Amino acid sequence: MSRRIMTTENLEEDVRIENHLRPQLLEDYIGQAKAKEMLKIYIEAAKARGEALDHLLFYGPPGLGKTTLAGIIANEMNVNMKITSGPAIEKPGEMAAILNNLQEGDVLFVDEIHRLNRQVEEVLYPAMEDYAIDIMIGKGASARSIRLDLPKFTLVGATTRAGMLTAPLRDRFGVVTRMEYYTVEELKMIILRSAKVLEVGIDENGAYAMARRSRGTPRLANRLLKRVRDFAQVKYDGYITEEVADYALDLLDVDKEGLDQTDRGILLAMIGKFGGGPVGLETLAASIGEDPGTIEDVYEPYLLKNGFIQRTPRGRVVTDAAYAHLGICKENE
Ligand SMILES: Nc1ncnc2c1ncn2[C@@H]1O[C@H](COP(=O)(O)OP(=O)(O)OP(=O)(O)O)[C@@H](O)[C@H]1O
Ligand SMILES: [Mg+2]
Repeated sequence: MSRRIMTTENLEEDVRIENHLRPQLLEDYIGQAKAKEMLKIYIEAAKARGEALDHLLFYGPPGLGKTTLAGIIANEMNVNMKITSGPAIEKPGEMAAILNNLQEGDVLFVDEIHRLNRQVEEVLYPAMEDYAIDIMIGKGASARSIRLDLPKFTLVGATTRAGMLTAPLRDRFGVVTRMEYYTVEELKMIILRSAKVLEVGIDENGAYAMARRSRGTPRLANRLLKRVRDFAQVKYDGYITEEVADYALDLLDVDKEGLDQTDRGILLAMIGKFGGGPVGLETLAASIGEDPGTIEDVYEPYLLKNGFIQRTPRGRVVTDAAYAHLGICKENE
């Protein structure tokens, strides 16, 4: 049980089950009310005009349902979805080939789009704007570029770091949508829905107990459900109640606020080694042997959102709420 369970990373175990749990229709997609409302209108309008949907960018922390939403869009538009990712495409020619193979109206989903390299990204500019790519033929003095028309398609980009997108790329998206963390109520609905799909018995309180500890993230909610299901099967009669959920999650070291050992380790280091802060990201990372980028992308957003840490110009500080949650008395300055 050494592997971290509260990571929003897509673990191998998720991949198998996630496809199975993904809602297929916009109306089955829970939460993200604003994004859903907008998309519904755009989809209807594009369908009525018989056109491809405008290019869309989803940004926000991992596991909030970007890939799922892209799939739903393709499904609602009755088109196919091709999936690729920023780091997977190394050469402009590879991107050109992918684009060239699309059918009219298709959705091209590019995950981690901020990680496309510059030359590959440049292929996207005319593709997104004019549905065309420019291809160089020949070498040296006789080289010339020819323009190749593409079918009208929809690029759906996903990124955890909208700030790392270049302006020319960002500007070519017609719609930019921020994915929000889910409320406990929404997560509860997601858990109940997933339990139904997986044919796991569960009551409302059991779902609520897990929802509270899911860090606003459906991926984690589904993962906790799977883990708790195992406990329920082995230790109880397979049915998930609040008692079963609490018992399992305590054993898994996921606390009532959804924090796990690593999160608590970060807070404890900030308190124990830096007097609660302010402490710089690099210094903090070095002190607990973590990568600064990982802290910033993976751990910090949830700690910030829940008000356990704050960012100040001089660095991160631990809040009173964190002291209270950890049951530590704050020393007077
Ligand atoms: N709104 C939702 N309703 C129901 N289930 C959801 C919803 N959003 C996400 N899920 C479930 O959560 C899991 C993770 O979603 P998804 O893979 O789409 O996240 P993501 O934002 O693309 O994450 P990443 O950034 O890591 O790729 C999936 O199993 C999906 O079924
Ligand atoms: Mg994804």
